[in-house]
Amino acid sequence: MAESEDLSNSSSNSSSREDMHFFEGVEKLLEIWFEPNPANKNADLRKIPRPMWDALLKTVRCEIISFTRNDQIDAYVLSESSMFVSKRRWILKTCGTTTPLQCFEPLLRLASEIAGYTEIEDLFYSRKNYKRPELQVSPHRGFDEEVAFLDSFFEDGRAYSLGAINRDCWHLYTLSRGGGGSKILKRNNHLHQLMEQHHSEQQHEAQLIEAAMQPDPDQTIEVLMTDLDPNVMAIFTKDVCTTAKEATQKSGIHRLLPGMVIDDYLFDPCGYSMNGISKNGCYMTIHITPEREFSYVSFESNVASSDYGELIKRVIRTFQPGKFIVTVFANKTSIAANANREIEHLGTIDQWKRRDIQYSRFASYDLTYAQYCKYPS
Ligand SMILES: C[S@+](CC[C@H](N)C(=O)[O-])C[C@H]1O[C@@H](n2cnc3c(N)ncnc32)[C@H](O)[C@@H]1O
Repeated sequence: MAESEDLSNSSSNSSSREDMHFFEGVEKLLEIWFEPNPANKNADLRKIPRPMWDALLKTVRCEIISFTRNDQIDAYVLSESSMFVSKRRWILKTCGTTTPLQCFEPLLRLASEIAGYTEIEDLFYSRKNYKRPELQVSPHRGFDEEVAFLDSFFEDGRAYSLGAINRDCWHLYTLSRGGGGSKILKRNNHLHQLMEQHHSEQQHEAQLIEAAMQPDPDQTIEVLMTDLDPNVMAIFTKDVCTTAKEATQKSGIHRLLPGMVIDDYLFDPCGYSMNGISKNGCYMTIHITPEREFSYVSFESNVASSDYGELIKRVIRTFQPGKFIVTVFANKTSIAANANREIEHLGTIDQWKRRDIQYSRFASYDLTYAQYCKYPS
């Protein structure tokens, strides 16, 4: 599958492109939920010690640069984006030419041997189309390759591409089977044995518990923005701000979701990352590549809302993108369960006009995808 940004307005050719400074802001987002382990009530991903995360992230080609935590969630700012670790949910979001799928096998090993989890309940791997896919390394050189890699672990993973696949689009690989755990394929023999070892005796008990329980409410919103206002992007450079805190305040990021404890980082000479966490286990994360030729900002949060329109408005008024994609995942017990209808009514938001909208129903989540452009552009 061919994959690149719409270059119809660009005058660049391949030789001048090679000389150009470039950073791929677009992140790869991997979210894994482990199934509660009835035989080990103390199972917890936060038992995995820091040196093991450091080693795991080496395989991804990034490192931890800052850390904050509360009773619910450990939040790491990385040299290339963020990692969030909760009791049974693990989120890794990395940009540049990182290789998050390379840490999949070591992660499952740590989850089993240290944290006490033997089954994956659900998995989501997603990303926007890269601006320069030819710079990525295996297994991230295209969505086909990423899907083939994940398919070597799962017999029932499903891959989707939403939006205009010759322009701005968004790829997703998910299990989303509505519980029951995942079958790690036998061809990953060692891993298969490890995950299956404790499985059969726990399976029956887990099924009984599952039947009696409704899922906890869960939702995730992402706003992925490109072609941003250079005056806003200037805030995220050392020319304009000397500290990350100054950039957070000046831009208004601290007002997007009040009440979050913020851990922010300003790169030299430019670039910005932040994690915000709240006591109830909610998180937000923002990453900014301000360079004019390839500006990119991502906003993500699992905060629950029945009015994401207001939040989207605050985000796009803050960053002033030329174009953006919104994705909302919500399960049936979430107050955001009607997000698809809400976003359907948002044909225009201020000067942004919707160009695409798609709605997908999965076993455990509903997903809404929409893409907007500023007009007149
Ligand atoms: C890690 S940050 C934010 C990444 C995020 N995915 C995004 O673009 O929204 C990337 C920005 O920081 C800049 N930067 C400066 N030093 C960096 C470093 N050591 N590692 C990664 N990015 C750095 C890059 O040029 C880019 O503008």
